[in-house]
Amino acid sequence: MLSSSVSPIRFGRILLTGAAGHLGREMRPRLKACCDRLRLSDREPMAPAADGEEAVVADLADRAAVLALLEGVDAVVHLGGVSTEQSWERIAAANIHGAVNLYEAARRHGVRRIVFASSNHVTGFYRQDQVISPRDPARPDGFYGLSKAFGEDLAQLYWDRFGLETVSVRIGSAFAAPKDRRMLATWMSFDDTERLFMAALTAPVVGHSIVYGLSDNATAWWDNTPARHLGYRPQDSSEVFRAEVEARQPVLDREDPAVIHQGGAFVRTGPFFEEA
Ligand SMILES: NC(=O)c1ccc[n+]([C@@H]2O[C@H](COP(=O)([O-])OP(=O)(O)OC[C@H]3O[C@@H](n4cnc5c(N)ncnc54)[C@H](O)[C@@H]3O)[C@@H](O)[C@H]2O)c1
Ligand SMILES: O=C(O)[C@H]1O[C@@H](O)[C@H](O)[C@@H](O)[C@@H]1O
Repeated sequence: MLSSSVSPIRFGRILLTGAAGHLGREMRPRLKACCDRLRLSDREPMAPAADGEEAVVADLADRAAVLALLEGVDAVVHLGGVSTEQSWERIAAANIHGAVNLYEAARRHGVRRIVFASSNHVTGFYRQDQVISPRDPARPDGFYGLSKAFGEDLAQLYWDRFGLETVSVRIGSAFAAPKDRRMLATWMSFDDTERLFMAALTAPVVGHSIVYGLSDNATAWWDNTPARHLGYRPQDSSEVFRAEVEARQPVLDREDPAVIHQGGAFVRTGPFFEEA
């Protein structure tokens, strides 16, 4: 964990959604270090609240519950939602209706800023031989990526119309280590994830900014120049894992759409619908 000296700015109350999830559990102690009170929320049970924490079980699709959840909150780190290609119904409930509920509640309670966990799957249909920036048009690789593109457009609407700021972080692959050759390009360490979230929370002026979430990897498809104003400087690199990852996966099928496109296997997963 990084020291709290990363950011000189402390918050009153931060809301962390998706707190029971993989990234939520990693970010929980790191965010606690920069606020007086950390409100944690998920629809699944979370580890019990410690001193300075409040845990609220809530479904993002429940408008009244989300309205109550945002009361007294200064800033939100919004990680909650469906995080893979699943049925349209589940994605719509959490990532479309849930996102609208969260933004509307944030507006009504005067929240200043949201850090939105968007995804590289907003642009998953670009090829791996293209270097793109947050200014390039969306090319979602499934319903999941499409729902994150909606979240970004929602953030733009709430900035343009209501002055609610958002940093949409198109996270690559935030795991302890890259799991395959693709993730050598998309990987973001947990320490760099913390650095990026802190930059997103504390940069003085962000409006609605979009940034890709990746470490300082040797191979990369994303140029974050349009987001330089955030001041994010990744310190880690996937290169230390390269030999081991390449040894595990020495051959790639270059006819495979998952090898050709940035979204990897997401480009050939789904679409899924609930049984009628
Ligand atoms: N980990 C990554 O590499 C990565 C990459 C790109 C984007 N993201 C995004 O970052 C966020 C966190 O990712 P993660 O890897 O921790 O995912 P995760 O699936 O482990 O965590 C998501 C959490 O959201 C909760 N959730 C789902 N639907 C909900 C609902 N309707 N109401 C309330 N809570 C609900 C889940 O219970 C879960 O705890 C997600 O929004 C994901 O789309 C993650
Ligand atoms: O592209 C990736 O590697 C990651 O993209 C994120 O959006 C997903 O939540 C995660 O499950 C994937 O592993």
